[in-house]
Amino acid sequence: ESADSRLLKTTGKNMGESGVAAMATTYQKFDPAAYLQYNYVPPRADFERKDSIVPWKLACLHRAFTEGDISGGLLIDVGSGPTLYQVLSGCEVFSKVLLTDFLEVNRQELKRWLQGEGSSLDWTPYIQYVCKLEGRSPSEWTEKAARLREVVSDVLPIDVHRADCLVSCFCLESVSPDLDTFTKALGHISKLLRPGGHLLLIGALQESYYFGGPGVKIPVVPLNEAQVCGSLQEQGFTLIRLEVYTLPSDMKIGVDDVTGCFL
Ligand SMILES: C[S@@+](CC[C@H](N)C(=O)[O-])C[C@H]1O[C@@H](n2cnc3c(N)ncnc32)[C@H](O)[C@@H]1O
Ligand SMILES: O=[N+]([O-])c1ccc2c(c1)CN[C@@H](CO)C2
Repeated sequence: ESADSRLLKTTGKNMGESGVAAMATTYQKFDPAAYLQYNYVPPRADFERKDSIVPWKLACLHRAFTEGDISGGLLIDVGSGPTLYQVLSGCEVFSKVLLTDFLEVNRQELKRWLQGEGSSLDWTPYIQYVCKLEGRSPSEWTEKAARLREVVSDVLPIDVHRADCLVSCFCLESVSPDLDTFTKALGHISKLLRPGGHLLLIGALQESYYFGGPGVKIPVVPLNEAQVCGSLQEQGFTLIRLEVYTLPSDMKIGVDDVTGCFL
């Protein structure tokens, strides 16, 4: 190989590694409470609005965990952040759930809720909404909360650039500096799945940044549907279903430049 191509390859490799290291540094400023206020209160989490993105996500996750043959022993959520919504349906069909995140501040936020010590966001409306999706009375939210606390056996540290997992929401594209690194992270996840296992992936479309706290601007690799499908195919995944949500203009509230999301 010519020196130039070696240089290019080395540069390319170092760029990926230094980009990942830069992301890790940026994440040290991540503010869970602010992040929850940016993304998990109205208008993005308005349970009275049919076009609000959070109810859309909960309905997609409900369908995925009830209409398919997705159930079993262990469900792992990758890059949970300070949020629980992503396992509210899965907790009914898996006997063990692991939540994971890169940051101690996020893991502490989750543990506080799990231990009944309150949290920065009241998850009750979320639990009540998923109860309704399941045909249950919203007043059964306490039973569902108890189920979730029962099956979540741990909240563990994770780094997708060196680990594997099963369910992930808004993580891979938010922690990868470029498409190649996103695709590699997807490959790490694929190693954990048994043959025929399922990956539920929620992600942002055409997003280049989001705020993880006041002034904490975090770069995101902008992805379109074709790139997501191409990366999944490249890592050996078979696409079962792709659902896409396009944000109404009043959901664009300045905390990011996301235009839509996929599941
Ligand atoms: C945009 S937040 C997504 C949070 C949550 N899953 C949601 O749906 O809102 C991205 C998360 O990825 C985590 N993260 C950052 N670097 C990571 C890495 N290398 N491996 C795994 N997770 C990482 C951050 O701590 C943060 O909680
Ligand atoms: O509207 N939402 O429900 C919502 C929730 C979380 C996030 C977004 C949108 C868009 N930005 C990502 C970070 O890449 C985080």
